[in-house]
Amino acid sequence: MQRNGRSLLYPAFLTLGGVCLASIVALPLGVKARVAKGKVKSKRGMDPFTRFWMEWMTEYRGVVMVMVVLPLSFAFEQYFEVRDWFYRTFQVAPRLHDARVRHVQKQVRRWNAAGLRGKRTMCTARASWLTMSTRTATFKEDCSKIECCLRDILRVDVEKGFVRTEPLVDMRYMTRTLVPLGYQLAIQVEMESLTIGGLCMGLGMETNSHRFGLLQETVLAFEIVTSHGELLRVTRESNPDLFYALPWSHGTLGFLVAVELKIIPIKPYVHVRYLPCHTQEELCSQMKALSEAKNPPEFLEATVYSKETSVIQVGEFADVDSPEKRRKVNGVNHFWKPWYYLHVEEALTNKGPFDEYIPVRHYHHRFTRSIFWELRDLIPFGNHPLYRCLLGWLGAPKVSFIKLTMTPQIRREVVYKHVVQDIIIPVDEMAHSINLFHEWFEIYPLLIFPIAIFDHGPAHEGFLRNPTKKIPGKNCQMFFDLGVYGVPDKVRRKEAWDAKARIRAMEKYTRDVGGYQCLYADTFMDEKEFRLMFNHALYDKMREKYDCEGAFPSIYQKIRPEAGVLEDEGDANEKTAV
Ligand SMILES: NC(=O)C1=CN([C@@H]2O[C@H](COP(=O)(O)OP(=O)(O)OC[C@H]3O[C@@H](n4cnc5c(N)ncnc54)[C@H](OP(=O)(O)O)[C@@H]3O)[C@@H](O)[C@H]2O)C=CC1
Ligand SMILES: C=C(/C=C/[C@@H](C)[C@H]1CC[C@H]2C3=CC=C4C[C@@H](O)CC[C@]4(C)[C@H]3CC[C@]12C)C(C)C
Repeated sequence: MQRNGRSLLYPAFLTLGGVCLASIVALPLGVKARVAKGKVKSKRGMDPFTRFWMEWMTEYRGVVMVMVVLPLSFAFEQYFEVRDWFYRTFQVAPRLHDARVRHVQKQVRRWNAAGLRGKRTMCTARASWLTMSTRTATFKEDCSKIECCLRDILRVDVEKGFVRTEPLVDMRYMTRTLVPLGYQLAIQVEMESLTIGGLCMGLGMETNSHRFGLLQETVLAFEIVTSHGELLRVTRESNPDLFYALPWSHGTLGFLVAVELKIIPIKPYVHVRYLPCHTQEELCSQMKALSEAKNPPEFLEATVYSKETSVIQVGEFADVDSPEKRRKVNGVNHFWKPWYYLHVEEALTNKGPFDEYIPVRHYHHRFTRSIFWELRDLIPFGNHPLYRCLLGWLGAPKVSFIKLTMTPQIRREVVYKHVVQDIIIPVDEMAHSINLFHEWFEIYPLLIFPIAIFDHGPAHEGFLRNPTKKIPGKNCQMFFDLGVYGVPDKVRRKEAWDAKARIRAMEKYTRDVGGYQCLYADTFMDEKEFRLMFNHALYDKMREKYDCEGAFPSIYQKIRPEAGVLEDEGDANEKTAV
């Protein structure tokens, strides 16, 4: 395994792994000893052992991150590298697929036979901590959990330009399989742990969405198991109503067991040009012009470093066929390299605009090592050259393990002292929204990339409404994703900051401009507001037609504010003190 030059460091890993494992075992023993000595008193319900452990995990988050989360993430990734290689090389999955689907059908039929319709709804058995949502999915506790153990690629058809895949395949497995063949998903999403099922049943977007739209536009067929256990193949032609209702439905119309997605040919590198902008006007006019152009670039995004300054990144597929180009090759994901968003920021210094050739798989997963810019708060020394050289080879902590080791207090801090949100709004709102985000959050960088929202005609208007201001000569309107991740400056300065008021203001603004909140994030909307933001007409029709009421929760029931966490800050603080 030669990935990012890690192979040489395996002996070092084994030593460090041993030390970490010993610590993981020793720490709880230490806690036990403390409890035995009577140093930790029991308070309201939580036993002293758990309480101390929770407090420790909260207090020493950085240590937990490096000693526990990192080794676990590394081990997990190595296991799946081997497992996926085996299944890919020996073509095991296609032979197992039908049996896996029958297993899903059998569970659903058993649920029907047990008379649970209307009494206990169904959801996937995927544990909440494994998912890429910031939520804790407490609704799952009251559901019958259906195991959908389908995690392989079934067929890559380069002639017809599609891949047929099971839903638990993640983006890492996808690029591992397709890139060596000279292909990628038309919308190849960045984060390695995102799954095809989550992206198809939720939303998927990337820095070429100004060309292809959201991932849902690149789906050729869904294969789903209905609430009665029936297997359906759903295409634009065979069943357009259900086809257009499935994206964003979050598994509330059926279980996805396979999907066919469009793939596109690629070149080995992405030639990226970094264009610094020193005014907002520069950024907004260039992003609009580039994204709406007749021949737009392959990839387009911007990283905003302050109210006025940003760097636009324009990418095109390329070959590296000259010494001059070879000198400009940059494998941005090598563990010794600085975090990508800091590298991009260099365009704002004296260095000025620059360009380079990034190997295509490095480009696709360019934000993995720093989890966009979230890692600066989780491992503040993570970009230090010494850390990168000594421990960088362990890779990034996986969001799943960050969630697994999150105590209730940290979860509340993530909601009330931290922001993770993405909204999709019309491109003309770019300057206004940056100013509003500055007023509400004051968190930088911000992430921006354009997204074409397509018109599917009045009969097939899905969860996103058909656009009203189409680009002349095109069947779409240009929107953009605005992402904000991190700790607001006011919180850093220890000033009062009202999370709920700010997020609710953001949600209202998004509704008012005809935009959408990304539903992986926490929302404070009530059901009425949610139904105003998203078009439920086709979805409601399909819920009725496929007998989903009483069989699956509604989307809102899955994404609504969690009881016990997303309530008033006063209550939350009260709870924190318990
Ligand atoms: N660039 C991007 O596009 C990004 C997207 N995201 C978000 O992350 C989410 C994906 O995260 P991920 O952890 O992969 O997915 P999740 O496991 O969080 O799944 C998301 C939703 O899809 C449903 N779902 C998943 N698989 C199936 C299936 N086989 N059958 C029926 N329903 C299914 C889940 O249902 P259930 O609740 O029953 O488990 C859940 O409601 C996306 O929805 C997207 O919004 C996040 C970051 C970046
Ligand atoms: C939508 C995009 C990217 C989003 C990511 C930056 C976020 C998606 C899921 C987020 C997280 C989930 C859970 C977490 C646990 C917390 O304890 C800390 C925060 C976090 C790691 C959080 C961080 C941001 C995400 C990874 C782009 C591609 C449009």
